[in-house]
Amino acid sequence: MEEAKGPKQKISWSKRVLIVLGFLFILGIVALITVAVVQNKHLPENTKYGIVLDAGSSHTSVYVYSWPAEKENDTGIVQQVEVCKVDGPGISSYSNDVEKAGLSLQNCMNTAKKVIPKNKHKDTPVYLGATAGMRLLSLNNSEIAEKVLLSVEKTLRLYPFDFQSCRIITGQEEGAYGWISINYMLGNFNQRSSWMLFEQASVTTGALDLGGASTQITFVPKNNIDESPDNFLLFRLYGNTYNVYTHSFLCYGKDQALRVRLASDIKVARSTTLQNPCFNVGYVKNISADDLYSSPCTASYKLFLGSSILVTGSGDYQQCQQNMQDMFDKADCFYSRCSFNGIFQPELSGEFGAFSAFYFVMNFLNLTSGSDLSKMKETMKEFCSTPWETVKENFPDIKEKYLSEYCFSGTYILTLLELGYGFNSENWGNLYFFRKIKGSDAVWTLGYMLNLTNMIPAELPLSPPLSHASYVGLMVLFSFVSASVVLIGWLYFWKPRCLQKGII
Ligand SMILES: Nc1ccn([C@@H]2O[C@H](COP(=O)(O)OP(=O)(O)OP(=O)(O)O)[C@@H](O)[C@H]2O)c(=O)n1
Ligand SMILES: [Ca+2]
Repeated sequence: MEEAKGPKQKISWSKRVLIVLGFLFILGIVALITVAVVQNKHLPENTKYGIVLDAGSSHTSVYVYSWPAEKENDTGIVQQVEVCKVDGPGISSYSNDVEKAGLSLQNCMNTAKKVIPKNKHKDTPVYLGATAGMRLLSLNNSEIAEKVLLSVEKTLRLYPFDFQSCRIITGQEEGAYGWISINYMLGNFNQRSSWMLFEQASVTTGALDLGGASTQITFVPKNNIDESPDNFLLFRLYGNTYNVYTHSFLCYGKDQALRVRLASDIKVARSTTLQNPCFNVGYVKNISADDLYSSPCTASYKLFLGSSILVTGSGDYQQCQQNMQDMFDKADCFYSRCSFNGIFQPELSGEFGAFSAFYFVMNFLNLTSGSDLSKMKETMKEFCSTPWETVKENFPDIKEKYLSEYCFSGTYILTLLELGYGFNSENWGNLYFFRKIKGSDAVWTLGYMLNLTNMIPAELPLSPPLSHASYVGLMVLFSFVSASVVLIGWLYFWKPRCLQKGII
């Protein structure tokens, strides 16, 4: 039996168009999402590299930095990927055999060659900055200093990198680049400067660097000061203006300070045997007078040339500190305030990061965190009065050269900070001793490279570009929102109207 057929239902032309359009729309959305998801591949990051050699008075370190090329002007993106400590002394110690200064760098430069991918070698800039050891050599004999620099330049040019420069940096540069380095690493330049109409520089951390031959203090003072313009540098970084105070004290690094101390004591004692309260009891050391007076820091004390001087420790921290006070002349100051030796210094302000030898010594004394001034004094008293034999037994793994000098060094740091710069029990808590920040060493080299490669813009970029992932995410989200709006519109607005008019 044949089933009775009803009248054939005719689909109106407008309904057909709407179905086709709806189908195409859904297809379009699916295609968009597919493309967005499938294409969400990370572009291979274009990494750049840079090498800076810190040719210090006591040793040279080679730092390798890297950063993604696309984010060159962001803050905090340059990372230290390698540090190589050069064997042997600083380059200034090769004045009698200048060729060896260059040769000494080879091992670490080979390490840099291994760390940096081969295809990046020729685009990797190399800078060498020499600090106080070379400043002193240059004062003693500028021709030899020049020869040492030529020797290291010759070696650096043998490598496949992009050699840029090799020079002695000034004490001001050393201070300022140290300050830029630590504030960059701490992310202090990230903060926006302007709040409504008032422009306010973001808060920065002061920098205290103690080397073997010089020491630097750098910070942004509370008020604008028009005294001693030579001590100020004006920086415009990421849209902020910083009026930075900096001073470098040549001969106040801890090795030269010890030489000055000994030379001065010998002059008073007028003897080739010296009892020194800054060494532990039982410690005995022979030093050559010629070597002691070879530095411009001690040249004016010359005595007993050709002889050997016998130093024995008496381990008395208070006596040691008393003796050192004459290295910090607080009497003559022609400014409203001074640190010492007639050098202007504004009132200390904000937090300070103390690194390099400040850290080495304070770390040994277990005083890097949560310590106060009175605890430091107690620790020094106890450590200095410990007999040398006991010190050696207690710290068998520490190099004798370092170990023997910690009583002097700790006392010197205490005196420099308290008597020299004016830290006291109230603001001691603002002092932080550190070696590294977020994996990179606290050292002036990073700031030096950032400056020479123009990586710190004066103004903040107007709008930071979206990352690839955010771009794709936003596209998908936008597609969903558009699709939902059209669907809701169709269901609640057009469809009832069409039904009403009999279009569908
Ligand atoms: N573990 C360590 C390493 C180094 N030192 C001492 O720290 C001083 C060197 O500090 P550094 O910052 O490396 O000085 P340089 O950069 O070589 O000197 P400058 O900056 O003055 O040129 C030296 O007295 C060295 O004996 C230390 O006491 N303990
Ligand atoms: Ca240094």
